[in-house]
Amino acid sequence: MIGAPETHSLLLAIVMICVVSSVIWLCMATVARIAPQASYCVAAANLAQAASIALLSLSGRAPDAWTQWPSDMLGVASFVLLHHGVQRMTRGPASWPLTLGSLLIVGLALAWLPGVAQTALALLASAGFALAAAASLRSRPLIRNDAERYAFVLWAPLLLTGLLLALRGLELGFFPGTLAAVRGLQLLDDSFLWIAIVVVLLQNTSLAFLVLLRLVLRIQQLHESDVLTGALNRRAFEAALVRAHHDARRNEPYALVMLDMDHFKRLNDNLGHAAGDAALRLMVQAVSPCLREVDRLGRLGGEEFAVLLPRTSLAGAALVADRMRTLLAERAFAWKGQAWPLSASFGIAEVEPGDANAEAVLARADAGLYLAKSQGRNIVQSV
Ligand SMILES: Nc1nc2c(ncn2[C@@H]2O[C@H](COP(=O)(O)OP(=O)(O)OP(=O)(O)O)[C@@H](O)[C@H]2O)c(=O)[nH]1
Repeated sequence: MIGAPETHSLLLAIVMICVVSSVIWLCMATVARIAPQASYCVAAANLAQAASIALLSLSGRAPDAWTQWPSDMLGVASFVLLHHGVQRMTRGPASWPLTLGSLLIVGLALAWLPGVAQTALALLASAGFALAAAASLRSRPLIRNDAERYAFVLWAPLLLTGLLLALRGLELGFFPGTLAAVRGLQLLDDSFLWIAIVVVLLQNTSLAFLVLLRLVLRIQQLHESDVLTGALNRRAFEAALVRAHHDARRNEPYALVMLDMDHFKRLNDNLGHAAGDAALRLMVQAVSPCLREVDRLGRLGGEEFAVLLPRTSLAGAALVADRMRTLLAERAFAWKGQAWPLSASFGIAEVEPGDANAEAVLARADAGLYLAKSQGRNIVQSV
């Protein structure tokens, strides 16, 4: 009961946790400038939650119009803000229609279920589930490749939050005995408040984890990529190659493509170094659409690049390389109004049973590239 001292303490604890969390997220946004837009959203979500709970605690002492309804609306607003925050964190496009649509659909679905109360609180609880579930699913794409195993740690708390809220909504809907209490103070029983504390803490820790993960992935990306072109740098490419060679022993073959821009020195000498840099960037852009998610493009140095194609044969590598060659040759490049034709030569190789290490495969692809250069350039060759 609201009158019980423990209930008051629990309510106060939830409000305090929300307010402190909000201040921390605001500091993240303003002082540390970490994911500012997302952090502002989560700060606002916490404030809305604090205000919602604070208003709910005034139930019975003021008219419903001043407490229950604003409280419900602030609760819904906090979930919308939370969902939007996760969207910003995962750099997904802000999809208000999706957010509001999920609110509406679940609310209506709940209203249609037999015996389910059409109360704002049931809507709030189910909307919370829809939004928390949607937020948890949206956060998954952030975790890719090596980080895949951490995905569960991230989205499970959000999903749990949603499930707890959904249970609350269903309980209210399917057990009409509790409905009399929906708009009354009995709603605030201590077990519900303890769950609310856990939920608020889970929400904030999982979102903090999401931000941390985003930072780590960004640092990792900076550490592994070539500043000019965005391809993998030599160290990261070689590491991926060593892993692929290791996997080849488990019957997972791979192929390599080496590519080198033709007459690049001439381009540099005629149009300048900045034009050369732009041409390198354009080459990476031009060939990237040929690659799958699992393929790795790396810059070995200068104008020389290599592509690692897991689970690919020599014939497959020849197809990919020829497509890259065609796409690059078709791309128009101009610098300060002067057009300049771009092309590249390609060497390909696949791993063979006798290859002691990845360098042996790389050396064969390099020999193919040398052959392509000596045979007139703008072609694909293997040895
Ligand atoms: N703009 C620019 N030029 C670079 C970069 N790294 C290397 N180079 C230049 O790339 C050129 C490489 O020239 P070469 O190795 O002679 O090759 P090429 O002129 O492309 O001749 P082929 O490969 O035989 O067709 C040199 O002029 C380097 O200065 C870079 O990051 N940016």
